Amino acid sequence: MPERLRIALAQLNPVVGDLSGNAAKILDARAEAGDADLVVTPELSVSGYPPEDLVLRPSYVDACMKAAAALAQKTVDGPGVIVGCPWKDDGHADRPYNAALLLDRGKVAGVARKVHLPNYGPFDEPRTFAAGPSPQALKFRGWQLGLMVCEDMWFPHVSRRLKEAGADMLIAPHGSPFRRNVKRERRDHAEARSLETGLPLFFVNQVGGQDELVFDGGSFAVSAGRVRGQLPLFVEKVQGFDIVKDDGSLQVSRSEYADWPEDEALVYEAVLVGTRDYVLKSGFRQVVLGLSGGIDSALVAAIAVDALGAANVHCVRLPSRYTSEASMTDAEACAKALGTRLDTIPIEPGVEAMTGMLAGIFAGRQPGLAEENIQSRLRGTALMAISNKLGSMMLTTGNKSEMAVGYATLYGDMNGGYNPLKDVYKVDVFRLARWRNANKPDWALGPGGEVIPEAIIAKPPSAELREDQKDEDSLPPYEVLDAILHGLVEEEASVDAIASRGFDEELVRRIQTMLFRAEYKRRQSAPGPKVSTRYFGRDRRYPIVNRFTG
Ligand SMILES: Nc1ncnc2c1ncn2[C@@H]1O[C@H](COP(=O)(O)OP(=O)(O)OC[C@H]2O[C@@H]([n+]3cccc(C(=O)O)c3)[C@H](O)[C@@H]2O)[C@@H](O)[C@H]1O
Ligand SMILES: Nc1ncnc2c1ncn2[C@@H]1O[C@H](COP(=O)(O)OP(=O)(O)OP(=O)(O)O)[C@@H](O)[C@H]1O
Ligand SMILES: NC(=O)CC[C@H](N)C(=O)O
Repeated sequence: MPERLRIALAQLNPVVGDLSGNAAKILDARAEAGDADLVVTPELSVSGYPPEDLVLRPSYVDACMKAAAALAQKTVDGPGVIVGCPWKDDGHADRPYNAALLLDRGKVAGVARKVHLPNYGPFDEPRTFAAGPSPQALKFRGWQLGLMVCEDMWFPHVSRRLKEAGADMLIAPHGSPFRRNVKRERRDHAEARSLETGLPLFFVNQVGGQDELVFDGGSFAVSAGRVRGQLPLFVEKVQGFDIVKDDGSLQVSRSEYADWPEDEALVYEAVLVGTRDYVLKSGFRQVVLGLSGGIDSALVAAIAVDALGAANVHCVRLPSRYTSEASMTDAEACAKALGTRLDTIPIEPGVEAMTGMLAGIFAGRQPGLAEENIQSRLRGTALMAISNKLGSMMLTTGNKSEMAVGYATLYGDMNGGYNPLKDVYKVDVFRLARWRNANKPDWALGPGGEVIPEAIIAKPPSAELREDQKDEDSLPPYEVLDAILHGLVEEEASVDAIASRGFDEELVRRIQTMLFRAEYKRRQSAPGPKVSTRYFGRDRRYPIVNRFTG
């Protein structure tokens, strides 16, 4: 075994299906790695993760394997590279493997097939991939590499098997999506695998947004149970680590250690990256949104400006007869602080036209929800018309509390292509707004300072769809609502169990009824970035028709 090996961890932001773009990224990272012997890229870095049912298309798998073979030909000199790629062995008729390939000296020098295919939470890999056989270590320039693809790091037997097979180190390419408190989960597994085997371990994660998932990077190396360096969160980076032989055992020398941000920063950055990558990777540059003077749309505007730059964010005020003067001035102050374009389109002519059109059918009935929702729908229609005409994607703003209880109008304020706050409870909307007024991520494109005027944060939330309406007329205070929802959604706790925490049982039951009933709305809602352990997407698959109330 040589005395020293330099490994570069390359946390990259691939685009699913952009095989040539992803290959170019991998080659750029290899060039940046300089004198490294080996460059490690994330899970399925050639195809982008997760490729979902694209893997069921033989043409996709063939194209990925061809792209990997072409990459291998570029490794005649210089560092070897580990890339992730769907892989079919010759004569293998079943689904492909989710594989990590060692590319070296101009060829595919080794294949490691993922053994544990996750199918919980957002994952569904057994649907598209075949599970790999018992793993083997791969020979690389006098070393033995123990490759474990993502979920394989979550169980002790893959690393144990690799150690028995003679591995000198464990290398774990990941497509591990962000969720709160994920750091501890990853560290616990990585440290345990390293301690159980006595081998150094390298964790390499993807960064960037892919539909509803956000990958945070945060790649790191562990040796003798200690973290020896950590890459930053949410940004692409290539960082080198040296493995040296010391008294017969292998040690990883210390490398740069990026801080792990506080909770508000993590959630804000996750939502920002999810929104930016969804918009840009979908081929848009600009967004449009209704800026009401309330906190949800103000926070979405700030996130959009940080993600895309003020010049690419178009805010529109759409006042009705119920819109207060304060809402108008607060929205204006917010757009000014963020530096965005602000237009004003009163919806009153539309309201009159619609009520006139419906007068015959509505005759003899009291005004109510239908008239309230017409206002929301007119705003949704106007904003989609602007999106069609100017080519900007419409952002929608309903937070997780509203999405949970159905407090939003279908085909109205639920219109839009992406919802940055879909997985953020209202209490956290307030925390994030305060955090953003006091902080700005270094790489965010927006201005610093107070971008969400304090008046917007301080006032009671209102949909302003009728005279003097406040959210708390029909919903409990958000602290109470969100605590109950956390129990129902994140914990799957029963009504009784939540009531025993000190909440009124009838209230908990009412919230559960609203939650179950609103499933039909959520199924028609825009996607948004997952930040919790249970987002309203593939993490929580409830039936729409459901009479269970227990
Ligand atoms: N199971 C089911 N499957 C399919 N469709 C179903 C359905 N149940 C009802 N529907 C349909 O859905 C309609 C009811 O939904 P929808 O028209 O949206 O109306 P709805 O949910 O009745 O009212 C909207 C609620 O959201 C509140 N809101 C609106 C706008 C903004 C905000 C805010 O503060 O952010 C709050 C508003 O105050 C009101 O409480 C029914 O008339 C029916 O057409
Ligand atoms: N007067 C308005 N002008 C522009 N957009 C509006 C207006 N009223 C509502 N909207 C749009 O509809 C969304 C839902 O707004 P609404 O005021 O009903 O409830 P909200 O959830 O409290 O949101 P916000 O805190 O942004 O007001 C807003 O976030 C905004 O995008
Ligand atoms: N892609 C994967 O296999 C991810 C699963 C893993 N448990 C994680 O969330 O990090």
